[in-house]
Amino acid sequence: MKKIVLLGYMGCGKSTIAQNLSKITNIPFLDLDTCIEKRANLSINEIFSKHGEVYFRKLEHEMFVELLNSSENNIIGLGGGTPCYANNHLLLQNDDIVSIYLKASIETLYNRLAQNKSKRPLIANMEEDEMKEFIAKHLFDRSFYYNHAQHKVSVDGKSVEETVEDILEILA
Ligand SMILES: Nc1ncnc2c1ncn2[C@@H]1O[C@H](COP(=O)(O)OP(=O)(O)O)[C@@H](O)[C@H]1O
Ligand SMILES: O=C(O)C1=C[C@@H](OP(=O)(O)O)[C@@H](O)[C@H](O)C1
Ligand SMILES: [Mg+2]
Repeated sequence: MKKIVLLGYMGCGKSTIAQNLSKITNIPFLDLDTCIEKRANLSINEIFSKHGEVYFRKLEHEMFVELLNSSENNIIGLGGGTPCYANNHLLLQNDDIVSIYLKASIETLYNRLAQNKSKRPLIANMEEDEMKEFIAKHLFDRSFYYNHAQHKVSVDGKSVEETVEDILEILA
């Protein structure tokens, strides 16, 4: 069985969907951010504030490679920036994984992130109107990397269950 890798912008639902997909398939789930936090013994916010983003991206790359190289079967929820640094996007095309881009519109992302930004250092201190513009530009810049995924699932207007169903169809 291949590892299943979920990617996409902050708030698209990688962590939520990975967890729910794991319950249905009984395939264990790993969240890359949680693995990094455990390894560093610091929260994502603390890693950014104490060591900076460049250091975080180094840990993120190392952890991503380590998870891909492990022999265990699992569902891996990436961080929103994972595919966009250290040539991680090229790893999304490996034959021994299934990579899925959870594609969300600016509107969906904004609505979710506006209520949920404190643990996301890139947007934690932004005012709401600044955040909408930031998401629009950032998503545009990052789409090139996200589009290296082998599959794409649109999540707009879908419940968690409906998105999980779409992923199960890809895996069937
Ligand atoms: N249909 C949905 N699918 C996924 N997440 C949803 C949905 N509706 C609301 N949410 C909420 O949006 C947020 C998505 O955050 P999260 O799963 O952490 O995304 P990511 O890991 O991609 O940043 C969660 O708070 C989740 O409860
Ligand atoms: O988009 C990004 O660069 C980031 C996304 C976050 O993960 P989520 O996408 O799960 O919020 C986390 O890795 C870190 O805050 C940086
Ligand atoms: Mg997440």
